[in-house]
Amino acid sequence: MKDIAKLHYFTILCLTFFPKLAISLTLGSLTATQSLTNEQTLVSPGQVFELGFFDPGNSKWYLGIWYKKIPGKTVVWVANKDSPLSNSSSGTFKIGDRGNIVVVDEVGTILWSSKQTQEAVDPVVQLLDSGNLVVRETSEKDPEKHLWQSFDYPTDTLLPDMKMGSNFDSGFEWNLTSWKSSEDPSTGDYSFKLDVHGFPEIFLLNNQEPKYRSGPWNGMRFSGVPEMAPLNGLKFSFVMDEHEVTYSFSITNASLISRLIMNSTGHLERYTWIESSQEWNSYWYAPKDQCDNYKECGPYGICDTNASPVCRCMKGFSPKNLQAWNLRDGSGGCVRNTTLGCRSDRFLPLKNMKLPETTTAFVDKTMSIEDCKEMCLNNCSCTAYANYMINDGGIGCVTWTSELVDMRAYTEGSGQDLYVRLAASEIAYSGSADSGNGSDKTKEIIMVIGITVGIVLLSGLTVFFVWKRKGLQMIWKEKTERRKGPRERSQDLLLNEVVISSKKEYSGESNIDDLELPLFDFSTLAIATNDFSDENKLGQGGFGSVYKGRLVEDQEIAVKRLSKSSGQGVEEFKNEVRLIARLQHRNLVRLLGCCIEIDEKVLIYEYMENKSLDYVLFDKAKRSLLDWPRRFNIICGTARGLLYLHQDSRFRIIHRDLKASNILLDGEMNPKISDFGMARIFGKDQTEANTRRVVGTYGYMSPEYAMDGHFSVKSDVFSFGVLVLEIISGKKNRGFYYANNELNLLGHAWKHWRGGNGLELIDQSLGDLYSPSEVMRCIQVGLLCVQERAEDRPTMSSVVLMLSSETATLPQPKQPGFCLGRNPVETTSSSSKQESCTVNNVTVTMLDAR
Ligand SMILES: Nc1ncnc2c1ncn2[C@@H]1O[C@H](COP(=O)(O)OP(=O)(O)OP(=O)(O)O)[C@@H](O)[C@H]1O
Repeated sequence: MKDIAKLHYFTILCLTFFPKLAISLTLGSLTATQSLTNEQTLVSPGQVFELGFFDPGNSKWYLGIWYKKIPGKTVVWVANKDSPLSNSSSGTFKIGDRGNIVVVDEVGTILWSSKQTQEAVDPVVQLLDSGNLVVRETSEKDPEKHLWQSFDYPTDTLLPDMKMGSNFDSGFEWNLTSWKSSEDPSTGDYSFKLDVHGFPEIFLLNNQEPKYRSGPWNGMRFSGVPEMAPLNGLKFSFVMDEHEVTYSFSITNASLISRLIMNSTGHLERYTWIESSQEWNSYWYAPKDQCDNYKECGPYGICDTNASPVCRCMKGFSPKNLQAWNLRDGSGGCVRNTTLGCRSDRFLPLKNMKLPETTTAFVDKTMSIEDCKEMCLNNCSCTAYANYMINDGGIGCVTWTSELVDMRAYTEGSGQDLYVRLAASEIAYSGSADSGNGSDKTKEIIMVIGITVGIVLLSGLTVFFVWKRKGLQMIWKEKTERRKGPRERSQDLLLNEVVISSKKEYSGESNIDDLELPLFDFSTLAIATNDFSDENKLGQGGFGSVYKGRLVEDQEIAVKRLSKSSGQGVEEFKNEVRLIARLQHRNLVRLLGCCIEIDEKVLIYEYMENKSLDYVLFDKAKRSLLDWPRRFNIICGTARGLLYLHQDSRFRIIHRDLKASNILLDGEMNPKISDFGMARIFGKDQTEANTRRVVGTYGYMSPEYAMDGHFSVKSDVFSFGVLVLEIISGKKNRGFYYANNELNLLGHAWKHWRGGNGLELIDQSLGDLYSPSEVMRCIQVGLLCVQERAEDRPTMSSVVLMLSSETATLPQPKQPGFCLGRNPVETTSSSSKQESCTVNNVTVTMLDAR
């Protein structure tokens, strides 16, 4: 009792005379009635970290966290990095009205506040020994539960157990961003960002431009960081599942202090603290040499620091620009010596490699390397394959359908194996794809001997097996099964693509109930949209009306109020929306949440400043905003978005209604596909009940879809082709009639293409300001996509490849589907209407869907 009284007396003394010390005594917590001023700090319970105001040397003040016991204030997190205090005696850190934390200046203006969605009851702020600053409710017993944490808002430093990457459930994206300079913590030019697409890997970016790539995680380390051996006491971890893709590290030896930092000079650096010399030791950094520079040797070029010059073309390729290559500029890369032949191609094994960029690569985590090879061979656009992980002798399969870029060769035992597709003639026959030795004559002789021996052996074996017929049948069966593996697999893939699935398709893949998606109150949305007023209305679509809204936090949103006739159940609707919300790609419009109340179903999207493409492209006054580089960017971005929908390994989506009004444009005119989950959200019944609105849009529908209701990824490809030709010409396919009133846009484009004057198609408003070769390539890709037969149309992965490659020889397109004919009479009824349409002198019957 006596001791407690003493402690109490001591505390009061401290509070009176040493306010800074007094706060420290609260063991790192701050309640709603307390605040922290410039002279005070908050210390974590184990005295590991300290939070307070600091001046980094630019005479401005910031609230930050640093190591308590390490001299020289190594700052690991900054709150108000872009809104500093100008006066050392003016700042206060406290809990705000909604239970969020704020930094205010001397007149009470809020300079920074935590983005906290949920209001807190009796909140408390704690600085943990991990360096994490958290806001919790005092009554909350679970130490893991908090309303806000600084670890969700990293600045330039990754501390142990902090994650970088994306969490698909919470929507958090954790990146490191450099300070402007060592004395200015404001947002700098460099960032270190995990790209979750394809086979995830981390990029170091200068503004938005990649400078360095880690390579994907291969089970032991990043493919491009062979020196990433576990340090005694340090453990790296990479999680890649349906909930998250994240990288983090942890400390297993308590005496070790380590941090990873994206510094202001563009280097990623790992430091460890050396107690004896009292200094930070730079343990690792990147980029460290010429070969770490992103795409140093261009497509199909391999960088090797031990060679001079560092760039070389892989076997079967030659420098694209020999002059530049000889002047030691390898960035143009290499081109194939021999065009690929598809099924006859072979694979060149490359050892000790950093895998090429994997943002568009396809991963199958379980497939064997033999099946992987077979799958790649069966897909003519597949350029290479490799193991997905290198542990346990190699696991799974990764394939590329794009140009192979940013590769480097390491010394023996450091990198991994990569198999690159080459025309058969580039790999001399020797029984194994990598052998390049010996004259062709010798190989021919070996081949003949081999075949002869094979025949003799086979005849002998046949006699034997006739005798043992049963056994033979079994072996034969087993062999075919094994050989069928990848083909069956690709058939499965195809089936997945063709069928917009019922629940069964993905119900086994994840526990949907665990996912969180913000649910909005209908009343909040009514306030945000001014009671769904006409002034706020952005447009009307087949599924309902779209309104512009503004939330109290000033965030602009687009609110789609679905028409009440959706026959779906609430749980079914929620599940669909949750799945759609997990699809994230820079070319898909982001779904922010939904609202389900009584008979209201509402979707909340990010607001896109420039509305939809049709709104700009088909408007005489506005179309000049779309110069050629922007149009090309819209074509390529839309292609990437569609490829993601078609190929995302978790579940595939066929859009079914791709058109200009479903391509939304952000402030910089970047395209984002919208309505991509509508086909899922509205079930089959709804499709039938409302055919005109849901099935598709006349002018964009492929012949097989319009006529037989047959949809597949290739019907989306058709719609994409129409869109490309519309973007180039600035004219709608539907309602386009040339002077003779005979051709639609596809027919018009085809006529000019065949006549050798494809450029006639281009929108006159572009004048001469375009790249003829780029435009011609786009027209050719557009025409390939609208070919009449679905099997002739390319997949979206080939489309992306064709659009990005300046050198690839593109196939010649055949006659488009629906290229001639008059506009069917528009119908307002939902009943189907038959109309005659002529396709290349063959009369077909078409179902008018819209
Ligand atoms: N996120 C958004 N930001 C800004 N404007 C939007 C947004 N979403 C939709 N709009 C605008 O609202 C209009 C209607 O959109 P909606 O997706 O409902 O219909 P649509 O695409 O025109 O037709 P349909 O539903 O038949 O495909 C769009 O054309 C666009 O101009």
